[in-house]
Amino acid sequence: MNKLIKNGIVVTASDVQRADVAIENGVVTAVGQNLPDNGAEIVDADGCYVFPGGVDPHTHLDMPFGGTVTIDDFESGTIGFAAGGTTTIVDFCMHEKGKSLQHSLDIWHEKARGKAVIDYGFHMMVGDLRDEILDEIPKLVEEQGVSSFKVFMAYKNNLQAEDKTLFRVLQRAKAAKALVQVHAENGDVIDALVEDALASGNVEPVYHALTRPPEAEGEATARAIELARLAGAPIYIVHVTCREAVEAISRARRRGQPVFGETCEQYLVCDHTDYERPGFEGAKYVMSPPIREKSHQEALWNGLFNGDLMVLGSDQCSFNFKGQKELGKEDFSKIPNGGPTGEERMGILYEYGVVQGRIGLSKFVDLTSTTAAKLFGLFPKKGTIAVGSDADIVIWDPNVERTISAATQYLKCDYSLFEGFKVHGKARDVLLRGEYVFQNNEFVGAPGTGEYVPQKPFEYK
Ligand SMILES: NC(=O)NCCC(=O)O
Ligand SMILES: [Zn+2]
Ligand SMILES: [Zn+2]
Repeated sequence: MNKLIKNGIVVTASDVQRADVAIENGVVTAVGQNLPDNGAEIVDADGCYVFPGGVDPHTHLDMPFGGTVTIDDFESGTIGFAAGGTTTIVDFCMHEKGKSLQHSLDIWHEKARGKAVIDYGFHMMVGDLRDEILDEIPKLVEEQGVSSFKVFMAYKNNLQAEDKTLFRVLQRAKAAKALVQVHAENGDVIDALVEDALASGNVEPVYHALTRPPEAEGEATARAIELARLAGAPIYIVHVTCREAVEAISRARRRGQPVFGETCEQYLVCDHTDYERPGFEGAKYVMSPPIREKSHQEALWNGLFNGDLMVLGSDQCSFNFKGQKELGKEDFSKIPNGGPTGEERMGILYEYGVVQGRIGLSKFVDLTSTTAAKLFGLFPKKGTIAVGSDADIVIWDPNVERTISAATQYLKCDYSLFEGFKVHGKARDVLLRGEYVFQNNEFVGAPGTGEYVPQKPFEYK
């Protein structure tokens, strides 16, 4: 049914204004003052912000990793994302080495179809260098709506690619109008440090962080940027966690190189002491790169503020504490990497960014929605509230005070990284193409209503 959102404050990456939003057939048809209702259902947003639905460009749902599979799939995961205000994700399709990219893409479509409650696109991870694989890159851009390709510089003997692979992917992606994303950590150095730790009998979760130092991230970030410069290609650095990596990105951007940085909310608010929690609790925070010493947070906030970091992704990649994280009870290197972060991506940035005065409302929207939509070929269908855009809209109640807890989250994962955090603000209503997914804080969506959104070729203006 057509809707008219009234009395709210509409926030986009460029404006904050008191306005009504008219929705017909799933798209925004007008934004302005005192719009006529024309028989539409009135949605009262009095006292609330009206944000474009969040776009999370870094998610891993139903992903095999570390000898197990993420506990959240496209159903529970996307319900969790929607609860937090995200209406579009771009999930990483993991290339199975030895098979075609198309083969893996077909599997990822199968995982999502009939399950997702919000819209989704796919990035493609490239795992090997065969000519047939590289030849698929332009085909995926032109025919399959995949215009972002991920290369891992870490996870030795598993996902890690050689520099040559990264360089070739950069060359081919550039020609095909695609964007290359890198997980930038020096996997060889980390492998040596892990060997040393285990040989000394250091098996506790904290050694995950101690064997993946910030220098290993800074070095790989700078190397990836140089390889992109050599290839004349743009590059996107996923999940930046430390001062060294921000500085490498900043240097490149100052000399005019198209380098785009992403961080994730957990790196802004969690710190190294989380690994020192009693017993095996530190395993909950095992992800790569690891959570850093608190002193790195300032560099991340500065990067978000000044534009060196342009996107907030979640890197949602959840494994239960019981039974899954416990796989590494005797050896930290066997703890599956990742955490349940997708549901609170916007909530954490709203509290620690907007409420605590580090960023303004338009910047919040830019970081959680607009720039990701632009970089990954979804804008202006996604990422804004404008005439012709999909009516993916969040009515955000800033007056709510709440305590984050696994007991109340929608994700299936059995813990929250942010347990006990007290925050302001909550997505009250979440609309996907004009239909409620959440209404008055209740899930009212249905699995399968989320649709695949093909990316346009990469272009950044
Ligand atoms: N981040 C993490 O630990 N797990 C997900 C895979 C990745 O993004 O590296
Ligand atoms: Zn990664
Ligand atoms: Zn990731």
